[in-house]
Amino acid sequence: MAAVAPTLARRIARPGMLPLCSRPQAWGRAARQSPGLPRAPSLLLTQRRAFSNNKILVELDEGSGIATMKLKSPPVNSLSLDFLTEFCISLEKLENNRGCRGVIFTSAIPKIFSSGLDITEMCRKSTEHYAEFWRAVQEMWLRVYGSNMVTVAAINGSSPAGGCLLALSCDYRIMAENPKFSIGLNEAQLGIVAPFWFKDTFVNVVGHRVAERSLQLGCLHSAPEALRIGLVDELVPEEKLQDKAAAVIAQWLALPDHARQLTKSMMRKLVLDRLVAHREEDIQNFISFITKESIQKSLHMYMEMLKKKKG
Ligand SMILES: CC/C=C\C/C=C\C/C=C\CCC/C=C/C(=O)SCCNC(=O)CCNC(=O)[C@H](O)C(C)(C)COP(=O)(O)OP(=O)(O)OC[C@H]1O[C@@H](n2cnc3c(N)ncnc32)[C@H](O)[C@@H]1OP(=O)(O)O
Repeated sequence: MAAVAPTLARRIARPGMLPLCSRPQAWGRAARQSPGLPRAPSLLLTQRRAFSNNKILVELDEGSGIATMKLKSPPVNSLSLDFLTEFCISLEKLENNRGCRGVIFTSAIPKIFSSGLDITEMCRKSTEHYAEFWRAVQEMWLRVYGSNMVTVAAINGSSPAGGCLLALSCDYRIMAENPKFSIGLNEAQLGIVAPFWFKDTFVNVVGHRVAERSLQLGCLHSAPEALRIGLVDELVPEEKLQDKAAAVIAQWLALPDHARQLTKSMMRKLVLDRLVAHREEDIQNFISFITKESIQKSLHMYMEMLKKKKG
């Protein structure tokens, strides 16, 4: 994997090299068994394939066609450039594997799903770095939101900002029912602004009014509140999270792939197309925004606040 990563990193860094249309066609992902038919238990027990890179552990159950992508980038699963690159490589592998029909995203770090974009990637870096970083953030969203597979976020910890975006981009969200865990697009609290495609994804999940209020206030919602506003679909005890996620995917996979995939594509196309059409402009917007001295000061103060809270 280490040898592959730099090449793919370069590909991801160039626009249009990994176009969404390079994925198998919606109807091309082979259903490995007829919907609803019971599977032989021996198959369920035996066919597991694991691959991993530094920050993402992937396990594919070839019997059920369900993969689990475990985020493992201590201390807080922040979405750094390296992390995003590895994430996209792993997801691309699964997307290109016709035997994989569903993915669960979860965390291997206790109490944290993902702390969002790595703030240090947005502080005092070169324009070239900002462009590469932002393209990787876009790529993650395009790939998850546009995935042909059934995607479920098993949110086993707090999930602010970019972490929330990852969960919002899935087909279904299940959160551990721990009132200490929070989730939301809290960018406003950092003095920054969630870009239009973060906002659009949020609106598509919770509706305009809830999204507007939550975004303006930079809310981090507790798990019960997230359920109430529709930001997550259900809460379960943490120990049941993975089983529940697999059960949900199995239920979604019981439908014919092509019908589900075309419906998903129809629901998401406008929002996806908007970023694809304005990708370079969006990168330039990000650069002009993030290089403002006032924004750099806000981010610096926020990082200091995190450190003080710790001390
Ligand atoms: C007109 C304009 C229009 C459009 C604008 C154009 C473009 C848009 C521009 C910008 C958009 C940017 C979008 C940004 C999205 C984001 O995701 S920003 C990140 C937001 N994340 C957060 O706010 C989370 C911050 N972290 C926490 O709240 C906590 O750390 C935690 C709840 C996740 C975990 O708490 P603890 O377990 O108590 O751990 P610590 O707080 O002690 O943290 C450990 C360690 O990790 C460092 N850290 C935490 N989060 C991050 C992070 N996101 N990035 C980098 N580093 C992080 C923290 O500082 C600690 O470090 P050390 O002190 O140990 O060195």
